[in-house]
Amino acid sequence: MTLHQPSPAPGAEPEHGFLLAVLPKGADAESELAELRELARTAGVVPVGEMVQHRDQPDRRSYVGKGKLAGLEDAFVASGADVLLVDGELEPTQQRTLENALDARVVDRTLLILDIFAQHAVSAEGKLQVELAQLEYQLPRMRGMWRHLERLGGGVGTRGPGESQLETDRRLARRRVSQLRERLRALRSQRAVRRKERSRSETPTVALAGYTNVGKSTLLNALTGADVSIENRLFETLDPTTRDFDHDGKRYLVTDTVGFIRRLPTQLVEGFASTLEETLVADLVLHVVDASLPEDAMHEQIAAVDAVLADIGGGELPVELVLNKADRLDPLARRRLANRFPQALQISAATGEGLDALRGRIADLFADRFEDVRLLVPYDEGRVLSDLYALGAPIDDRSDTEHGVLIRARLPHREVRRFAAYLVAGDGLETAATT
Ligand SMILES: Nc1nc2c(ncn2[C@@H]2O[C@H](COP(=O)(O)OP(=O)(O)OP(=O)(O)O)[C@@H](O)[C@H]2O)c(=O)[nH]1
Ligand SMILES: [Mg+2]
Repeated sequence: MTLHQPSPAPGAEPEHGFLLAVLPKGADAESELAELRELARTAGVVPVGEMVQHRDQPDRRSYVGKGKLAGLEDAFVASGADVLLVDGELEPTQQRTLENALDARVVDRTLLILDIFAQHAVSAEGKLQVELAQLEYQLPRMRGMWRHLERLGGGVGTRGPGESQLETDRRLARRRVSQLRERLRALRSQRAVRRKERSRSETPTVALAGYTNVGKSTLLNALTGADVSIENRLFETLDPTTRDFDHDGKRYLVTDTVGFIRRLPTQLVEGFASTLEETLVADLVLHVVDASLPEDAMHEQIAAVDAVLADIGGGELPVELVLNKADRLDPLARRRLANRFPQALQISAATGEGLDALRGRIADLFADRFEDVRLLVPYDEGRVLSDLYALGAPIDDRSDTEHGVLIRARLPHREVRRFAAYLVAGDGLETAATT
């Protein structure tokens, strides 16, 4: 398999990274490291060496066990790396211990992901979200940073200015944080308005959710003819994009969302929850899976996405699993997957295989979600009629009776309750006579 190497910034040599993971015994080191390698590559860092230590807990001061530190130093130097990438979130003390030991920069998983997000943020909102997440990561670390500088500067005299500088910096950072929150709130409500306009038109909305790099954007493009950027990199998409497609004369909206990942830094969960909100307001979530992965990795990703969905309050949404990249599967693998996930469609966003079936499936799912109802609306309640028309739901028949307008319509399930007071059974006439 040849992997696309992201080109480094013009003029810049790519950085060389040494990967370090401390994992509990029995953890799957290979899939952990594979993901860290991908994250590194996406950030433009070439992995040149790696080390795993199995240990219940990372050491509180040095992250790896103290005995392992010397070995890490040797391996790091031998690899020729410039930067140490750690597969976890470091405490400031751990970070400094490692930096001092290796005399090199140390970047933890959170910073690495923040860096990738920073490189990929396109919209104003995305950029603000990244800046906010970065500040929130730094704020609690500032005190340690200043202590660190003070120690280097050496004691008496530096303490005063250091402390007040620290206070100034923190005050500035906090002020910026509230500014950012304010602006994001404004942008979010603009997006809510746009979303409301969409929902008023009652066009069924499908959100593509899934682990990063499974092919969500490719699928959006293939379904709708959009041209959202696609790369074999993690977190290519940070901004939600909505496009539409027609099937049997009906219009459907499809929204591409940010890719999920295990252990998404908390700062980003908060920052990007609003992006993921697009997932939450969808009528249907297509959970896209990379079916070409080894089965264990695939199951882990599915579980991670389910967990994030539940986390952001999407546990109740109707979700359809879609197995993408089927073009990479041999017939045996296809059969195994079909047994394991009998309901899920196998598709290839790349070759177009299965896309018609997918459009049909989407249409069927929405068709099931409409109900044929009869409503009797008294003549003096015209508001109800206009509400009904505003839904844009198909009205099959309309006739005037003694007691009001009798309407046969197909309503989305979730709207039926709103009109419960006007529901009538049969042809409506007997009921109408008794009320
Ligand atoms: N073989 C094969 N490759 C695919 C298919 N769909 C997508 N890919 C490739 O998978 C990689 C990731 O595709 P994207 O569409 O960017 O994935 P994504 O889920 O949007 O990724 P993020 O935006 O990073 O979360 C690209 O290299 C695509 O060309 C498919 O059906 N078959
Ligand atoms: Mg994408």
